Amino acid sequence: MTAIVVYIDQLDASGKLSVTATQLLTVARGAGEAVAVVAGGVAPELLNELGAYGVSRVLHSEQAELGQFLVAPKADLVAQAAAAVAASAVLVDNSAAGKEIAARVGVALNAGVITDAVSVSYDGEALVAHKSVLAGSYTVEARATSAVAVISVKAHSVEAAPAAAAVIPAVELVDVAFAPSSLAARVVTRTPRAASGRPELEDARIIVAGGRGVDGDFTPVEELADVLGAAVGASRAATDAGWISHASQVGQTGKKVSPQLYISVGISGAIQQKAGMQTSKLIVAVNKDAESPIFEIADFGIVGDLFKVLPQAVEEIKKRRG
Ligand SMILES: Cc1cc2nc3c(=O)[nH]c(=O)nc-3n(C[C@H](O)[C@H](O)[C@H](O)COP(=O)(O)OP(=O)(O)OC[C@H]3O[C@@H](n4cnc5c(N)ncnc54)[C@H](O)[C@@H]3O)c2cc1C
Repeated sequence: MTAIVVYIDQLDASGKLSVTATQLLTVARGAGEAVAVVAGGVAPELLNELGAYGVSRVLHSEQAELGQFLVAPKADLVAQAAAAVAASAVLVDNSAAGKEIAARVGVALNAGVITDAVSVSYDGEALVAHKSVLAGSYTVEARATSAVAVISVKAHSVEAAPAAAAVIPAVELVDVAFAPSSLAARVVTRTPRAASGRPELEDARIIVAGGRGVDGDFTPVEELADVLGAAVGASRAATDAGWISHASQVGQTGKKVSPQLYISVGISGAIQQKAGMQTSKLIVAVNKDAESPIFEIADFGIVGDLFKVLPQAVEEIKKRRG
């Protein structure tokens, strides 16, 4: 059975798998032998979780360089681990770091690299990546023609499902030979972002996003997000105005997300915004202009003033939850 490597970052030693990692492991297990490559330690809880998702081998390294430099040393680890298990595919998350790792691993292994996959299927021979391209106008299927495929996959590509029977993974320590160029840019200081208590945009099952229509006041958007346990996103008009951090921007030059539910609030639906959210499973739009282009892609639309609609939604959700 061919080995499918899934990269997992544990440098923060959280000891938990991210939602996206559980989804990637589910894909890997369906197409071959799931092998986890972990940057950092493998705590007993993590090993149990990996075993529950059917991972048979865990290759990891705790070498200090992995945390002291930018992304390149992690790519060295993934490339060398993938070569050691003769992997036919490497799966990484679709974050900026994940995509950089994908590119570097692709170069190291002479592998075809496919980024921004919305989902991944297995055709009996190889992994097939499904992508939304040209600002969401087309959906394409892509398959690497090289011996190894490297695919970065958006969150919610599949429903994460534990294996029918848990296994006890074999743990192997990798002694990574770092390329000199990988150690060229050292991290000198880290400032942790203040925790919002909300899920990360890329991991969230529900996103409530606000645009210029919020007119500087994200309170209604945040209140709706909090009753739904959702992440808060934004259009570029809102981030450029400084109403919310650029890390919240969704779109062509922001994050590309595919949540189960995307609630678009006071956003017109420009092509560059759609490029980042059009693959959401269900889109609900709130906009006071019935002619707004966002309604062309919305599954449900509410024509109205967000400052009236959102508080009513929050009140109703709270009432129904008792
Ligand atoms: C190269 C390039 C890259 C870009 N990348 C991105 C990107 O990554 N992400 C992105 O989002 N944009 C991006 N843009 C910008 C994009 O073209 C749009 O300008 C932007 O998305 C508009 O944001 P908006 O919909 O919030 O604002 P607007 O287009 O001004 O729309 C505001 C909407 O709010 C509605 N509204 C106003 N008041 C209310 C109210 N009280 N209640 C309900 N609705 C209300 C209005 O009817 C309107 O539809 C990019 C542009 C370029 C050129």
